[in-house]
Amino acid sequence: MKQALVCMSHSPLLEHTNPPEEVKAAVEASFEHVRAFVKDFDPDLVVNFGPDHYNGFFQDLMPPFCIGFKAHGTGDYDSFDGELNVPTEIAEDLAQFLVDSDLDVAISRKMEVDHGAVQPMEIIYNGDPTVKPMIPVFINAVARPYTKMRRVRKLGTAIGEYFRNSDKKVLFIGSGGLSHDPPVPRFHEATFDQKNFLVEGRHPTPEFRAARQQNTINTAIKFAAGEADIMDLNPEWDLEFLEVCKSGKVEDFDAYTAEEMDRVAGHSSHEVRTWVAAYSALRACGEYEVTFDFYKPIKEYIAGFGVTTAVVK
Ligand SMILES: O=C(O)/C=C/c1cccc(O)c1O
Ligand SMILES: [Fe+2]
Repeated sequence: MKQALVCMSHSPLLEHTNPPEEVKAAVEASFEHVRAFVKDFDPDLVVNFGPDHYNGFFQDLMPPFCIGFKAHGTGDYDSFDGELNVPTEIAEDLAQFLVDSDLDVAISRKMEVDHGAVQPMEIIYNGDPTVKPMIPVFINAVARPYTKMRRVRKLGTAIGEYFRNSDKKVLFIGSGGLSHDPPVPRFHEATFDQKNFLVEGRHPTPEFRAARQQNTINTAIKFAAGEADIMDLNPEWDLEFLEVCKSGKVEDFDAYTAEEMDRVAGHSSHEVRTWVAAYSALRACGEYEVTFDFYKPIKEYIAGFGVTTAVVK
């Protein structure tokens, strides 16, 4: 077995809010399963499809996709803060392959990645995402215009094709989703100050960052109490999405549109684009089997919380 996959929701609230004990235990058991799965697979290399939440990418220059040649963690919500272990030459070669395959990706030699990208690696490797070489692949999930899902699938497919005959064991990670609507500002509905932040907000002061994070924590607490002014989770949408993942028919992802996702699954449901890319990458390596799946709608985490593992058959 040369390729495997982990796709999971992330939430910066894991350490900041308190769901009922049985919910926490179920989530922890799913993490334990993922750790054992990855330990058993023992990848040589990780390709990490991650979103960003205005910690690394802003609307001064927002690419649909970006391959990191070098990257570091921004440390938001106490996530990993430091240089990541990116295999630069492989990342450069991958980017060339993608461009040759008609996929015009951006590249960065100084990519900043936030909790959304590093949290699965932190969970898998007990807090240290540098344990394995990792190529970060950013997928925009916060700013319009959103690329069509078909393009995300094609990006994932091409990345899978690149690694299909590799002598390295590759783990594809997708991080984010499922339905959720945390208080990340949206440009056309934003105040003057928020608009300024969405364009110019890189490297905030510690005070600004703390206030922003506290606002998300407060929103989660209110959401769990039924008092927050954000969209509800949508377990039905989540379970349908998980069915597509399990079916292996990655072309079925193409039917998801940005308008419908915003309307029924919340404005951050676009994070499932990372799953679409990861599942498409795995499918390009062969027919796959989903070997584990977990799902719970968890308001304290503001997340339709899904965790899956898969392997090429
Ligand atoms: O405040 C942010 O930047 C993000 C918050 C959040 C909350 C819950 C689930 C997620 O995927 C998030 O990114
Ligand atoms: Fe997120």
